[in-house]
Amino acid sequence: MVKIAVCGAAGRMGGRIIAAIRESEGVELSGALERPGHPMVGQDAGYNAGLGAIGVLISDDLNATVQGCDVLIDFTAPKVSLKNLEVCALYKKSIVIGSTGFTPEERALAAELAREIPVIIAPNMSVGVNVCFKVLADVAKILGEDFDVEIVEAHHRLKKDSPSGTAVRMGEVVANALGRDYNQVANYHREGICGERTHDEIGMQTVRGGDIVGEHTVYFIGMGERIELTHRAHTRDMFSRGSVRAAKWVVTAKPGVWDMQDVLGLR
Ligand SMILES: NC(=O)c1ccc[n+]([C@@H]2O[C@H](COP(=O)([O-])OP(=O)(O)OC[C@H]3O[C@@H](n4cnc5c(N)ncnc54)[C@H](O)[C@@H]3O)[C@@H](O)[C@H]2O)c1
Ligand SMILES: O=C(O)C1=N[C@H](C(=O)O)CCC1
Repeated sequence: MVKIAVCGAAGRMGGRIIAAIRESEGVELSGALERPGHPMVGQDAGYNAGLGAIGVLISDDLNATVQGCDVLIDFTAPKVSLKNLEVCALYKKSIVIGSTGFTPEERALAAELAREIPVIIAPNMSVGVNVCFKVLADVAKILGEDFDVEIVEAHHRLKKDSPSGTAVRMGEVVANALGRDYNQVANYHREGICGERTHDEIGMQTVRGGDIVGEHTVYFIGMGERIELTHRAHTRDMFSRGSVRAAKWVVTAKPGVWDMQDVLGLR
C-alpha cells in the first residue's frame, strides 16, 4: 500500500485528489496538509472531498506529515512546492508537484533539489493534454515554417498564474520542435501600434472568468487555412486521478525530475 499525503488539502485540487485516493487501489491517504492558520487545519480532510469524515485530520505540520508518507502530492504554489521538495529530500520521500507558475530559476532549483529523490513536476496531469503535448511536436514539425503559432488558454476567475503552466509547456513543445528558444519567441503582450507579427513569435493569450476548469487551443495559421488543436477539461477529476497514477509510479522511479510523459510512457 502506497501512503500518500496531500498538500493543499483544503484547495480546489486538494479535495478532488483526496477523493481520487479513496477510490484508487493500492494507495491510502496518510496525511493532509494546509498552511498554518488555514481555518480547515484540525478538521477532517474528507469534508473538502465531499466524503464526510474519513479519520484523517488536516495538519499544518509539514515535517511530521512528510515523515509519515511515501509520497507527497502537492498542488499549492511554486514557493510552497519548493519548500515541500526540500523537506521530501531531507526525509528521502518522493513528491508529485502539480503547482504551476514556476520561474526558470525556480525550475532549476527544483532540479537541484531532486538529485536524490524521484520528483514529478507536471503542469497538467490529464491524459488528454499529455497526448496533445506529443501530437503538437509532430504537427509543428510537419507544418514547419509556413504556419504562425498562437496559443489561447482560458481558466476560472480564481487562477493566480498566467499564462497557465499547460500553455507554457505547449509553447515550449512547439518552440523545441521548430528549433526556437521559447523564452526568446514567446509574445505575451500586444497593444497599440505594436508592429507586424514577427515570423518566429509564439503569441500567448489568456482568458479568465467564472468557473472554466481549463481550456487550451494551439492555432497553426497558414495562408488560406489553419489547424486548431483544442483540449477542454470538463472537471478536475482527470487531473486528480493523474496525480494519483503519478504517485504510484514515482515511488519506484530513480532520483531526478520526471513528468507525465514518463508516467504515461509517451516519451
Ligand atoms: N498539474 C495539474 O494538472 C493542475 C491542475 C489543476 C491545478 N493545478 C495547479 O495547482 C495549483 C493549485 O490549484 P488549486 O486550484 O487547487 O488552488 P487552490 O488555491 O484552490 O488550492 C491551493 C491550496 O494550497 C494551500 N496552501 C497554500 N500555502 C500552503 C502551505 N504553505 N502549506 C500547505 N498548503 C498551502 C492553500 O491554502 C489552498 O487551500 C495551482 O498552481 C494550479 O495552477 C495544476
Ligand atoms: O485550475 C488551474 O489553475 C489549472 N492549472 C493548470 C495550468 O496552469 O496549466 C492546469 C489546468 C488547471
